[in-house]
Amino acid sequence: MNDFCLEFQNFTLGYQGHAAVHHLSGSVARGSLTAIAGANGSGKSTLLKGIAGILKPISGSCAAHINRLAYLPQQSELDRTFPARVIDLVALGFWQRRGLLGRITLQDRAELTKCLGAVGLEGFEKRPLDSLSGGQMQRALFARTMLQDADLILLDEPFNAVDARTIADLVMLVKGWTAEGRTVLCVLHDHVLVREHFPQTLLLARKLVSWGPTPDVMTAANLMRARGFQEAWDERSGWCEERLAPDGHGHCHPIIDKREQAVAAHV
Ligand SMILES: Nc1ncnc2c1ncn2[C@@H]1O[C@H](COP(=O)(O)OP(=O)(O)OP(=O)(O)O)[C@@H](O)[C@H]1O
Repeated sequence: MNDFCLEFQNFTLGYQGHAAVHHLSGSVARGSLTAIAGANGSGKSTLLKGIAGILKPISGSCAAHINRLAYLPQQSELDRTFPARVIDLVALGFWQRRGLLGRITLQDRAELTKCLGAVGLEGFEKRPLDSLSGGQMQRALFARTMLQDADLILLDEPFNAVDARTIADLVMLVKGWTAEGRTVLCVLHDHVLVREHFPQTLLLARKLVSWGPTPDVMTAANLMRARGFQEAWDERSGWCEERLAPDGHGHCHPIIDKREQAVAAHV
C-alpha cells in the first residue's frame, strides 16, 4: 500500500464556479493526525467536503488510497428533530458494511454497545436524539464514526460547544484511532488544542498558507499571513473566475492575488 493516504494535485474546490480552496498540492501520510486550521470562511469545511467527494473539484485532483472513509460534518448541519433514537443514529455506522437495508447481527449489536460504552453513553440506546445535550450528541456521533471502521476519518469542528471533559475524552479516542493506523483530518478553531494534540497542521486562507509539523506551521508569522489573506478576501473579490485558457481548458484564476500580495507585504 502507498505510504500516503491522500495526494492532492492542484486541488481546487468551490461553488457555482467560484473557488473557495485554491490549487492545493501535497500529501497526507497514512496514520497521521492533522489539524485543519484557518479563519471563518477560509475553506476548511469545503476541503473536507472535497475529500469526501461531496463536492467535485473545479480543477485538480485528490487521490485517496483508502478502503473506507468516515465523515463527521459540523453539528449545525445535522437535523436533530428527526424522530430517531441514539441506537438508530449510531447503527448507521454499519451501512458501508451491511448496506442501508442490511440486517444488524447479534455481533453487530455487541459492537455497537461496546462503542457506546467507549464514548461514555452506556444505556443511552433508546434515548431520542432531541433529548441529548450537545456533548452527548457529539459522543453518539463519535460512536457512529467508530462503527464505520474507516481508514480515513474526517472531522469538522468536532469539539465545538462541548465541555473540557468531553473534549479530553474525544481527543483520547481520536489519538487511539491514529494509533491503530487510521488517518485523521480534523477542522479546529482552538489553537491551544491544535498545538497540544495535533502533530501536523494544514493552515488555510482559501489558499494554503503553511502545512507540516504543527510547531513550524502555527507560528505568529504564519497566523498573521493567514489573517492578512483572509482580510484581503472580501466576498466580492474573493471569488475565482473560471476562465478558458487558449487550449480550451478551464482555469481557475485567483483574482485576489494582487491584493494578497499587497496585504502580505505589510505584515
Ligand atoms: N454551499 C455554498 N454555496 C456557496 N458558497 C459557499 C457554500 N458553502 C460555503 N461557501 C463559501 O465558501 C467559503 C468557504 O466556506 P467554508 O465553509 O469552507 O469555510 P470554513 O473555513 O469551514 O468556515 P467556518 O470556520 O466559518 O466553518 C465561504 O466564503 C463560504 O461563504
